[in-house]
Amino acid sequence: MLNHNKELERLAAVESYHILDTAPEADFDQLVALASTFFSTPIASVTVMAEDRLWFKSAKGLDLCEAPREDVFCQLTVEQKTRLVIEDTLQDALFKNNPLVIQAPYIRAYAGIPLINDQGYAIGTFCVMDHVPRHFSEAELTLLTILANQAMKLMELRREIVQRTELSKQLQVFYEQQAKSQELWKQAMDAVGDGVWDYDLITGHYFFGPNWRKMLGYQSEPLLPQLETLRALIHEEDQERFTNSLNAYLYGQQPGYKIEYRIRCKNGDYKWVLSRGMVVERTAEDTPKRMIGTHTDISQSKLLEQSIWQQAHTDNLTGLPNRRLFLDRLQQAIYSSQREQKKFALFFMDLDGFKAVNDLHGHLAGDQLLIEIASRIQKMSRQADTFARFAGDEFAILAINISNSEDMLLHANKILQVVKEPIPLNGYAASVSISIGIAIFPDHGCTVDTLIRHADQAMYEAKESGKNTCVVYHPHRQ
Ligand SMILES: Nc1nc2c(ncn2[C@@H]2O[C@H](COP(=O)(O)OP(=O)(O)OP(=O)(O)O)[C@@H](O)[C@H]2O)c(=O)[nH]1
Repeated sequence: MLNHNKELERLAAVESYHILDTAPEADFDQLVALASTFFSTPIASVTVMAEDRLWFKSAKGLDLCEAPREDVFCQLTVEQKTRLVIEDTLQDALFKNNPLVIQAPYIRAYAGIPLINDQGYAIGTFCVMDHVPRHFSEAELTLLTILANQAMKLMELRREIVQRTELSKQLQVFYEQQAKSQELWKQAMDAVGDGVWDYDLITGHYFFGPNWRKMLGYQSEPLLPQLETLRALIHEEDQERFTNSLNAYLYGQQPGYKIEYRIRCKNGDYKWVLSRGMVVERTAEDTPKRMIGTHTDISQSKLLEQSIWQQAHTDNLTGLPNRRLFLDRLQQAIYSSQREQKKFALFFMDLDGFKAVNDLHGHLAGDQLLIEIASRIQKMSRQADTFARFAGDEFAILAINISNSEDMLLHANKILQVVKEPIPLNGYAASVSISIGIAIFPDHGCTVDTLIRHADQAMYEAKESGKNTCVVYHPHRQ
């Protein structure tokens, strides 16, 4: 009697081959035919022992496709897990009254080899049977064992193929579901107005969704679906940032992909977009294979942001950078000039006699004069420098990367000249001048406060020495 638990494990092993009740297969039939021919037996079979029956995967000389488990030779072969040889069943006490012996198919001789798998479970048998008694030589039984091993290998191979087919079916279903959910996701995103993109990193193919095209005006434009197409539309100043951010995400240096940049629309304007995305597929080597994401139009909020920034950092009257922005740039100049061991100059300037213009021509005329002076000095300033209105009639210049203070004096003298030029106001020609104090970094200070204080002191010295002049700060003189 088989141990119940062991039998359950054996049945699970049988089940894992997915072979019961399957159609005949030529590989098994050929093995059985070979055995029958070689041993000259009318009956040969590959038998699988299920829970309640013996099922023939291949059988020659039997009209049955299965038989009850009880009282069958193969059951004993499986149970004892060794070969079973009965040369004359009528002489065998155990089998002489067996139904298969005393009635059809009248078995008189039997030789069966158990089919034992790698885990040691006996799945079934490979056997030959005869209607007459016969002797099986050791050589014959060795050959029968070889054929049984081949039958077992066929079953293993078959199981592997079945498992692979099942796996590939599951994968197919998985990919179909994934494609479906991504399609739904794209449609949902499109519905809320975001421009959807889908990037295949292997082929470089880049999908632009209908809303993406609508957002940027490319509905009827035959855009090449490539990453390069997008890259070419990104604002020149944003391209490096875009590439760096994408690579940082793809190479795992950044947990998410989220970046703002400008994209050129069909009409030539640029739109600010917020680009967000994620890797949705990876290769077997775990490298990113596919990314999907959205572009959200953030132009309006960018405009608002810019206007808030503008208001906070520029002077309303002249449009110049204001004191706050100037001090910020001054601090940045200190950091970078320290790093690069370079000099810069701070000009502190205050108009002379401006109060009289206000008093004589009125505050509005005074405003006009401030605008005109600002414009004249602005025209003379280098692009890299910062010219700011500091307060009232005070202005400042941050001149970076300078070689010596003499050059600065030359520049200051030119400012004195342009400021002195008469300014037409309400039919009058107003005349003012300017006093300039200069402090050089790092010679006259290395902090914002010290530099401002020293430039201011130099400017007061210029005022005291008669105005309309420029003084470079000198520590011993102050
Ligand atoms: N029109 C106008 N005047 C301003 C503005 N801000 C400040 N002021 C005036 O600018 C003048 C600055 O004063 P001061 O620097 O003492 O006048 P100043 O005549 O140039 O004196 P000195 O520097 O000694 O030559 C004051 O009369 C302020 O009211 C402005 O935005 N518009």
